[in-house]
Order: sequence, then structure tokens, then C-alpha cells
Amino acid sequence: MKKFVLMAGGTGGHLFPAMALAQELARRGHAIELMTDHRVESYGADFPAQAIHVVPAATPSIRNPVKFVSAGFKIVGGIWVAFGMLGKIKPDAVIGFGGYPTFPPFVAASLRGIPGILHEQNAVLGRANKALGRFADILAMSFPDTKFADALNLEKVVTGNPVRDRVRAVAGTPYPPLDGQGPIRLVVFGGSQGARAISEIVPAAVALVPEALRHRLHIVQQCRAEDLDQVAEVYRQAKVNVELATFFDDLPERMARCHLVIGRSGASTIAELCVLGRPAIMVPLPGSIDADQKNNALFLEAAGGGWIAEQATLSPQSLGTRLTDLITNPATLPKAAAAARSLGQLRAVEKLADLAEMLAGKGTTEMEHTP
Ligand SMILES: CC(=O)N[C@H]1[C@@H](OP(=O)(O)OP(=O)(O)OC[C@H]2O[C@@H](n3ccc(=O)[nH]c3=O)[C@H](O)[C@@H]2O)O[C@H](CO)[C@@H](O)[C@@H]1O
Repeated sequence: MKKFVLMAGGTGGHLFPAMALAQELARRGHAIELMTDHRVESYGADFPAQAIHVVPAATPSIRNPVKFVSAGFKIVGGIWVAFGMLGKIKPDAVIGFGGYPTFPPFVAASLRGIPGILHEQNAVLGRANKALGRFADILAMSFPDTKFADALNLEKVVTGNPVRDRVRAVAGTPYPPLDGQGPIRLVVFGGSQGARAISEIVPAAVALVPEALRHRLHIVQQCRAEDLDQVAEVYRQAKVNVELATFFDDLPERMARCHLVIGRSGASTIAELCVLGRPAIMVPLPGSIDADQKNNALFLEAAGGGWIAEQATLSPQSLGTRLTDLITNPATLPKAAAAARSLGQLRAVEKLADLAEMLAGKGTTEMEHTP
């Protein structure tokens, strides 16, 4: 039995791949602890860790000098706290999943000489992983051509982005029949936190779908608490069958039953679409550093598994027309579903767990390590 500390930023996009690895390592009989931030309360309920540690962390803003200095103190404090914790836990290896809360504990692990893997979920190397490159032994990547990865001088392995057991359990679900009469199931969500733009545009677009088709729609839509009433009202007026919630714990099962997903293109969203084989209209988060979501979405679109709809040019009219075209053209969606499935990396979690075991097995003395 080995002991691992996983480190992940607090949104679903970082925590869920860490959860997938924790589930696999636990199956293999290893002990796991997690270091993260306070948002673990929202997304970490099923995390199979023996202990969850909230470590001080901050993201420095260059625009505000006061905030920059206070973030610096917080990061140094986080390194100090994590250094103490790691001294007691004594893990054989650490695995970081990106997000600013991974920076202090990963640096602390390196200072203690503990070997470490960084996992990048996106098609573009994130800022925390970029900064942590010199403290790691291996970079595990989800995409073969991860942008900016070449700048890091360390061993690189393409593992794919691990998905949770809950997703793997329904991965074999066949694409549901799409005939001219039955229900058409849509799942709509804006990443782990919801997205206002999706809440504004999707219901208005659905309301423009011709009535005969609209009445066949069964929509499951996640939306932010502050958007719920407005979204419910638009669907009520359009007489659409809809289920709304701020977060669906059973989203993977619902995705497996659906014909089409509309949403953002965060890394786990893309990994799940591929493993489940479901097509998507993807609205990448605009304005994100290095356009990670756009690059994730391009990967699926290039394979024919989905369509990018840029938020800047998206309107209820354009989305309504696209939706109507897709559901009146019965061959298109199953074809895109098959293309998405061909990209699915069901074995990502085993590959990453093998890598973690390999690194833990080598022990700190055998590893060439840069503190
Ligand atoms: C705004 C932001 O910071 N976005 C980043 C964040 O995305 P974000 O945290 O939104 O994460 P992803 O899109 O990667 O994953 C969303 C996850 O939430 C789950 N889910 C969502 C809604 C719901 O009701 N139930 C549910 O279970 C999905 O199944 C999926 O597993 O991390 C990703 C991975 O680094 C990045 O690609 C994104 O750019």
C-alpha cells in the first residue's frame, strides 16, 4: 500500500478528475488524502479521501498591488502550512490537478523531496501547472498536443482526462433512438458552476423551435440559483417539458440518456461527452486565459463530434435554427455521437494510476528531483 496526496483546485473541472484517480487508487488498496480549497464543500461530497485538507491559497492579480502583496503572503503561508501537513502525512507521491490552490502544497511537496505528477485536463497548459513545471517529475496530459507543454522541461505522458466512476458506469449506454415522433432529450449545463449566458440564450432559442418539435423536447437544464425563476418562466410560456436545478448529482446518467448536450467546453465536459459518446453544441467560456475552452472544443469539433457556437455571435435565433436543423435531420446527431465516442479515453484513470504507482514505487531517493 502506498500513500498519495492529491491536490486540486476547487471547481468540478479540477476536482472531478482528482476524484476519478482517488477512486481508482482506493480500489488498488492505496491511502489517499486531498489538499484543496473551501469549494470542496460544493463538489467534493463523494471524494474517497481519508482526510481533506483546506490549504491557504490565492491567485495574484498584477493589476492591484495591495491584492498582489496579500496574495503573496497567503501563498507563502499556504506553502508553510502544507509543508507541516506533508511532514506528518509522509506521502509516497503527490499528484496535482491544476488550479491556483495546488500551487502552495505542490511546492511544499517538492521542498520535502516528494515526487510529483502534474495532470493537465485542458488542451492548453493552465497557469498553475505552468508555474509548477519545475517542481514536478512528470506532466500527464489529456490531449496529445497540449499547448505550451513543450516549454516545460520534464517527462510528458498522454494519459487522457480521467472521468469519475459515475461516468464510467454509464459509458456503454447506446445512443438513444431518434425517430420522427419520440422524445428528444437535451441536457444543458454551464460547467460545474453554471453560466448566465447559457441561461439567457438557450431557453429563448428553444422557444423559437417550431411547436411540433418543441413539444417533443425533454430538457434537463442546470442553471445558477439567481437565473432559475427567469429560465423556468421562459420554458413555461413556451410549454416545454423541463427539469431545472442548480446542480445535478446524476448528470452523467442524464447525459447518457440524452440526444444532445448544449453547454460550455470545460475539460471534464469534453472528456465525458467523448466517453459517453454524446454530441454537443459547445459555447466556450469567452475571455479565459489562453482560450482553454475554445481549444478543448476545437478538438471535438475537428473530429465531427460537436459544433462550436461562439458566445459573441450566438443569438436565440441562430441557436434556435441550429437546434431545429439538428433535430429534423435524423442522421446528423447519431453520426456526431459516434465521432465523439471514438475519442473517448476510458482507460485514462488506469494510465494515471499506473504512473502514480510507478512514481511512488521509485521512492524519493531514486528520483531526479528539482526542489
Ligand atoms: C470557469 C472555469 O473555471 N472553467 C474551467 C473549469 O471548468 P468547470 O469547473 O466548469 O469544469 P468542467 O467543464 O471541466 O467540468 C464540469 C463538471 O461538472 C459536472 N456537472 C456539471 C453540472 C451539473 O449539474 N452536474 C455535474 O455533475 C460535469 O459532469 C463535469 O464533470 O475547469 C476546467 C478544467 O480545468 C476548465 O476547462 C474550465 O475552463
